[in-house]
Amino acid sequence: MTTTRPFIIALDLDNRAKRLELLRSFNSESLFVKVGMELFYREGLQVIEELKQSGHRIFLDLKLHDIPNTVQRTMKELAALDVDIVNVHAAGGQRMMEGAVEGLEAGTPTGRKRPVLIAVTQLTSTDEDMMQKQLLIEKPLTEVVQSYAQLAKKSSVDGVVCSAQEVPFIHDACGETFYTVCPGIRRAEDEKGDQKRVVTPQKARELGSWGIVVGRSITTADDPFSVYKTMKQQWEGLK
Ligand SMILES: O=C(O)c1cc(=O)[nH]c(=O)n1[C@@H]1O[C@H](COP(=O)(O)O)[C@@H](O)[C@H]1O
Repeated sequence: MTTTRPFIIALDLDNRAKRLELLRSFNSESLFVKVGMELFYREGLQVIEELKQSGHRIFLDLKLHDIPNTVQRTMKELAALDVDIVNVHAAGGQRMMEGAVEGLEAGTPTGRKRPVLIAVTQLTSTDEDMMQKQLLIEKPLTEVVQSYAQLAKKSSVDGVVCSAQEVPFIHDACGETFYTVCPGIRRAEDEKGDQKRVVTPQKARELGSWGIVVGRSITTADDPFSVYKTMKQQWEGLK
């Protein structure tokens, strides 16, 4: 992937008109956007085509988590869409992640680079208490995230989705070139909502995150473009 340290905007909006209005407010700037389940299930393949034609790069966030055969075959289909990043849940295990890589490689048309594949470790809406009491995982959260990252690397996956809080531990275990894409990004004054492991753009950069994902801080703002510009400058260390 040619993009260095992307700032990814999650297009989580509940109708097409709002999505178009948001994108219009960015004044034709070329963006890196995330198409999540809400948008993809509403607008389908057409939205991928539209966003590509407008020159945006795309993280297609469908978080595949199924038996290895199904994930492999589905990734083969997604590889044909010409998106930049796709993802799976690391909890699907090594064979499922290997299958995802194989499917992507098989489905990428000749002459095109295959999409980057990243694996979700523990959702940023999870904290250690929830992990222990609800998911019955007894180990410290950082250790679990680090171990999922190692499994993803062993499965030839390109990187992980994690909180920026865990990035140094992932670099220790998997090296600095292993991609870390970090949601749960908020400015100090923002509402956390359902996010538990929250980090500011500046801190995410200091911790060495490769990319960040920002949704509601921008999508619910009165002036989304101005919030985007400020947060992007903070992420780039300019503010
Ligand atoms: O895979 C993701 O993108 C993801 C993983 C994760 O652990 N946490 C997480 O918040 N996300 C996504 O990142 C976005 C964060 O949105 P906000 O909390 O509104 O900034 C949402 O679209 C989530 O689906």
